[in-house]
Amino acid sequence: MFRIETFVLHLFQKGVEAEKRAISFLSKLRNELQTDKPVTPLEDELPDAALWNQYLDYQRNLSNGNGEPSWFQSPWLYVECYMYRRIHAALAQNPPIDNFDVFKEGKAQNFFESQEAVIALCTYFQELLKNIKDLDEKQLQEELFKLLQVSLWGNKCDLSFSAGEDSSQKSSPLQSLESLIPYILVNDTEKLWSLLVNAKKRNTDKSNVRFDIILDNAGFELVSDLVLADFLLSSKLADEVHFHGKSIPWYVSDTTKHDFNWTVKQLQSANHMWMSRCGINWEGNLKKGVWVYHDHMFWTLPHDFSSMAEVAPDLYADLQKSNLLLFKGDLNYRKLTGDRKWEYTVSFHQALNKFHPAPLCSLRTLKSDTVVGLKPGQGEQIQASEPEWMVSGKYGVVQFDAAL
Ligand SMILES: O=P(O)(O)OC[C@@]1(O)O[C@H](CO)[C@@H](O)[C@@H]1O
Ligand SMILES: [Mn+2]
Repeated sequence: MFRIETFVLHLFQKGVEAEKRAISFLSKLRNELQTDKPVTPLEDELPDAALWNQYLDYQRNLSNGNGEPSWFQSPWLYVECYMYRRIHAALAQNPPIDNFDVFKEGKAQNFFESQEAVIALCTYFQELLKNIKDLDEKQLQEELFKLLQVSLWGNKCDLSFSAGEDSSQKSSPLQSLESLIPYILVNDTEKLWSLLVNAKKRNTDKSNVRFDIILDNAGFELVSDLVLADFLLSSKLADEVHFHGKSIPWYVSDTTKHDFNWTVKQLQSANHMWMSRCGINWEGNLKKGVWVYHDHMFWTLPHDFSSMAEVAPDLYADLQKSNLLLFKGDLNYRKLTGDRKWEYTVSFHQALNKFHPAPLCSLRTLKSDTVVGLKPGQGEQIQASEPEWMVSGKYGVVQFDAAL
């Protein structure tokens, strides 16, 4: 006879066994990492495993007989991505916890702790929407610049950088913009504006103007990106916005489909008029198909973006349909520039190493030691007084590349 108690007990036991297996997998991973063991091929059957193993072979060839790729010897970008992929495997192979996101709680907490900043931003934005039709070009441009900066500085709220500690947005995101302008080392916002205005003029009765955001962190940063996306549609600078998130939990705070939908729902059901107005509009945009969410496994592979055309031609072809690609965050910047130790004055275009599906722009606060496109002496001057300038998250870039 079927008894619900027996069924629940069975499920509970299955869950406990799966947890034990996942914990033992994670302890093994920690031990390999701490003792600089060689990087091993992935043994799971997830769809990207073969690509990871090919990439390991590529790293082996690079090391040219100088030992196996290992945790302390191999490029940081590679082993860090590999670590997140192994954490994923620990859970994904163990039903019933195979869909569990170990970082979910931290992301939710970051969102709730940024509540006041979210309210301030949504309120500002809903006020702006009231008379957006009456704004002239100059005023629209000013508003775009503000929201781009909010989205840029929103990138400070990153949980892998703060090692899981609180990194929420506490102060009002709009008030401090003016005082932060000197910290934008490369500011190509004017170029973005020209591109958007010209795209709109050229496309008046032809195809849609499409804007893509390659998302980074959930929490306040995601809300700032959604507000920017809403502004682009509401101002008619764009007709559709495509978002690209991660298909597995990644770098602690990166946005997955679940985080994306959860965030829209949270705003919708918030006990604050302007927050919920935003959430309702955003849900409507998704339903109408003027906002589209995508994920692709390429974003959670270790490859530089310069190999996208070869490794993920379908994604590359999709990005080619865009009028402008906005890459959020530090990890995307590292992958755009191949995470090399470039001279600061090398051009962004050169560092992209032929990656150019469409005009693109990076909005990123500096949290790792790669930066290009600076003026001669600019980096050295900051370095002299602030040795931590490249990794503190205090500086940012709005860096654009249009050349084909
Ligand atoms: O891409 P994001 O969210 O802006 O930054 C992610 C990041 O903080 O994680 C790594 C540290 O773990 C850094 O290299 C990198 O800057
Ligand atoms: Mn991130």
